[in-house]
Amino acid sequence: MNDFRDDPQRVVDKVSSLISESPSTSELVGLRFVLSRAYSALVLHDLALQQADAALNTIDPEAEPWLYHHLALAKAEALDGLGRAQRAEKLARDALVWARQNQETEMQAHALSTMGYLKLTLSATDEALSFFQKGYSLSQRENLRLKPEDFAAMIGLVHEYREEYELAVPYFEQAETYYRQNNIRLELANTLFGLGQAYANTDDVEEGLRLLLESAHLAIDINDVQGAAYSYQAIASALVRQGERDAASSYLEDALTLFAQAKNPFMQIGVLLEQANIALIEGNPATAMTFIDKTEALAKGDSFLPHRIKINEMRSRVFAAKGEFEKAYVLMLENQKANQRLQKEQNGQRLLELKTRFEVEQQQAQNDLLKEQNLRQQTQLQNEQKMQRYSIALVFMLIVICALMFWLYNNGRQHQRRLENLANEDGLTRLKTRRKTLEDVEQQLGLAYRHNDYFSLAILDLDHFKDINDKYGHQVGDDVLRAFGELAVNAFRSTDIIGRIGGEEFLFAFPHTSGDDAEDMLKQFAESVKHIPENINTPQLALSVSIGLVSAASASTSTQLIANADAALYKAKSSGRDKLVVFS
Ligand SMILES: Nc1nc2c(ncn2[C@@H]2O[C@H](COP(=O)(O)OP(=O)(O)OP(=O)(O)O)[C@@H](O)[C@H]2O)c(=O)[nH]1
Repeated sequence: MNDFRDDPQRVVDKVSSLISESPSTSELVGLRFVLSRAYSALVLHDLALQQADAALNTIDPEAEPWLYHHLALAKAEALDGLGRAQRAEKLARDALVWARQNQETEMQAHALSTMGYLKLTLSATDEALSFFQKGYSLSQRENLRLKPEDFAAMIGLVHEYREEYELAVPYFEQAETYYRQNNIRLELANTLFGLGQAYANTDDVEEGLRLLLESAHLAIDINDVQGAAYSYQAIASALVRQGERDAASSYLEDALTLFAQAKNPFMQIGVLLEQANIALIEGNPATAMTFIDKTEALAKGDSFLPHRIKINEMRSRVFAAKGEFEKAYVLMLENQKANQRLQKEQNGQRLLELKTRFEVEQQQAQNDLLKEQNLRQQTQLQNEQKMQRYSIALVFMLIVICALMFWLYNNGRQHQRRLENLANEDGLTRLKTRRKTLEDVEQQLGLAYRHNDYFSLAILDLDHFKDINDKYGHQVGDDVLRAFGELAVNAFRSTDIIGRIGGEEFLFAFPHTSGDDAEDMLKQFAESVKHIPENINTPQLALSVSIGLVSAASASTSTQLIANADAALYKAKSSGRDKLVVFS
């Protein structure tokens, strides 16, 4: 890429041969871009423009903005060289805005340099300096193809344009060192030219001429015809100042030929004015006028306004030298007006530039704000989503924990109930166990005593149960006991206490029940017991029950009450069984 800044002619030859080998469309665009820039470096701007336009015609700016703006910059450079800087400015500014918005620093640096050169062509040196200085800072921050030394050379050029030669020297020297070290010959030749001119315009004319000659030789080496022409022109100016006008004239003639060859009207005008100046100094106003007349054909178009002012200035001087003072005066007045117009135009342009810059910066600020808002909203959304996810997870976890706790609780309760049942319920008859029966009796009896209420208690024992077992088998014995339990549960109230306290021995307790009522109920129950054998399909079996009944009033404790019931039972058994005896 740096080749065209070293030996652009070689690049032209190489790229031209590549183009002749019919490359693909996309390759061709790239080749044309390089070729355009190489032509620009050789100051062959019309050829540079042709290549840039040819490439631009084949691409879609919307689809390939990066490529489009690069090519637009190449075109802007070519237009600048052709004196159409104002047209070029829009292309370069668009590229700069796009590059900034898309953080394309390489293109940004290129656009800054192009904008600077355009401003310099338009004599807006403040703006030119500002663009180059921005480029300088950018290239210091980023590692780009255009180095700070390149921008130093550009800044030197602005100072030189303003005739601030001493300010220009350190910038050119910075660039010179870099170009020598890296052997970038075209740029070295250009920089030596600038440096030489700076010296030639200060006290050290000898050093200036030496540097300008080195620049010219270097330019010839790399076929940079115009570069050599610039050097010749500068050498001539220095020689004129030293009074060596003959030597100067021959350098100017060479320079003019080379600039004409390169179709560079600006420089042709400059050389012709220089030649006119020499003729004037030598007292040949007629010769001077012929040089000036030659410039008229060249200075056509808006971009030549500053040059036309210079031409008229010279023409006015020639009129004065010829003694035609009136003509000289009128021309001077016209020139002053033209100069004012130019100043006004430049001020207008500056205003426009400031306005555009303000708008671009405002847009940029707005974009940044929108970006920030977007980012904030996104973060907020993400946080909300995260919170939502956490909440869902938390609720889910709580549900799981609750379900687990409920299951554990339920399971525990069931387990407890099972244990309680095991402890409180007799497995065979489903009646209360001995422990539970005595416990309930104790409790209910307590209440009865406290409230002075009825409470009856009976102990029941199946008669000759051993015989049943022995005769019909243990299984039938079990069936009898089971049927007895079922019968008892169905016969009495749920508030009555019905328990099995021994193998075939039962305790029934009846709260709020008098002894007489209990006696009636039990007798009826004893009759029902006799039907159990039929219900368990063993009708031949004779089943009866002996009962000892007591009322709460017969004792003051449960133990005593049960003992009394037992005593009554004993009586029932011993008096022949199948009896109910009330303790008395
Ligand atoms: N099938 C069965 N027999 C039981 C169960 N519990 C106790 N027995 C039996 O019941 C019988 C009780 O006999 P005993 O105490 O002599 O009294 P009995 O034969 O009823 O005689 P009396 O009470 O004097 O009428 C014993 O043979 C025990 O083995 C049981 O759960 N199932």
